[in-house]
Amino acid sequence: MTKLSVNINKIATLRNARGANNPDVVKVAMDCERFGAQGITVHPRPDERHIRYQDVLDLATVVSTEFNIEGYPDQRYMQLCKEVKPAQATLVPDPPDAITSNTGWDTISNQSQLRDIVAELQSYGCRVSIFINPEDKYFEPAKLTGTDRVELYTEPYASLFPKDKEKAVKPYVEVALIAKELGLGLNAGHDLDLHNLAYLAQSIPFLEEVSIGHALVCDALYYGLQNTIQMYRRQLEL
Ligand SMILES: CC(=O)[C@@H](O)[C@H](O)COP(=O)(O)O
Ligand SMILES: NCC(=O)COP(=O)(O)O
Repeated sequence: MTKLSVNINKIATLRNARGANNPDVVKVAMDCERFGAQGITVHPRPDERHIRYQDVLDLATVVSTEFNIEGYPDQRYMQLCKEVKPAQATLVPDPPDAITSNTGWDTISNQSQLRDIVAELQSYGCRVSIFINPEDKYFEPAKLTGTDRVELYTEPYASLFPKDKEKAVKPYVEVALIAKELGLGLNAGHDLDLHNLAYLAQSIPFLEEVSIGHALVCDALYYGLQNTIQMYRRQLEL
C-alpha cells in the first residue's frame, strides 16, 4: 500500500503571514500523524519563506512517523540532515529562487556529485531519494549514484490528467517498471490531489510513498484536516 506523507510547507506559509505562531507547525504535524499521515515532509528553502530551519529541528523531536526532508543539497541542507538524521532525505535540484520545484535532476551530468552526496546522507542513516523526471535516460545513472529511491516529479502527470489520463500516466508506468527492474524504490509527488491520486497509485501498484502538500492543505479548508487526510488515505486504498 502506498504511504501518504503530508507536506506541511503551506502550514508554515500561513504561520509566517502574521509573524506569530499560529498555526503551530509542530502541533499540526502531530495532528496530521494522529489523523492518519504516515509521514511528514518538509522542504526548507534558503529564504525560509515557509518552513524554517529551526522548524525542522523542532519537528525532529516530535515526528513519530517517517520524517522526510526535501531540498537542494547545499551546505545548510547537509548540516541539517547530519543533525536531524531524518528517515528520508529527498534531493531536489531547485535553484534558491525557485517558486516551487519544477524539474527533476539531470542524473547524467550530476552523477558524480550526487554519488558523493548520497553516500554522505546514507552515512548519517538517511534513506535517500532523488527527485526525477519520468524519462528513462535518467534511471540507470540514478541507480549508479547509490540512491535508495527516486521520487517521480508528477506535475506533468497532474497537468495532463484532466484532458487525457491514460496519456498522462503512460510515461510514469514505463519508468516505474525500469526503476523496479533496477531495484530502486519509488516515490512520487508534486501537484497530486484528490482527483488524480488514485489513478496514479492504481497504475503503479508498487509505488511506495506519495508526498502531498499544496492540494491537501487547500482541501483541508473545505473538509477539515482530519477528514482530508482520511480522504487522501482512502484514494490510496482503492
Ligand atoms: C519536491 C516537491 O515537489 C515539493 O517539495 C514541492 O517543491 C513543495 O515545495 P513548495 O511548498 O515550496 O512548493
Ligand atoms: N514532494 C512533493 C511534495 O512534498 C508536495 O508537493 P505539492 O503537493 O505541494 O505539490
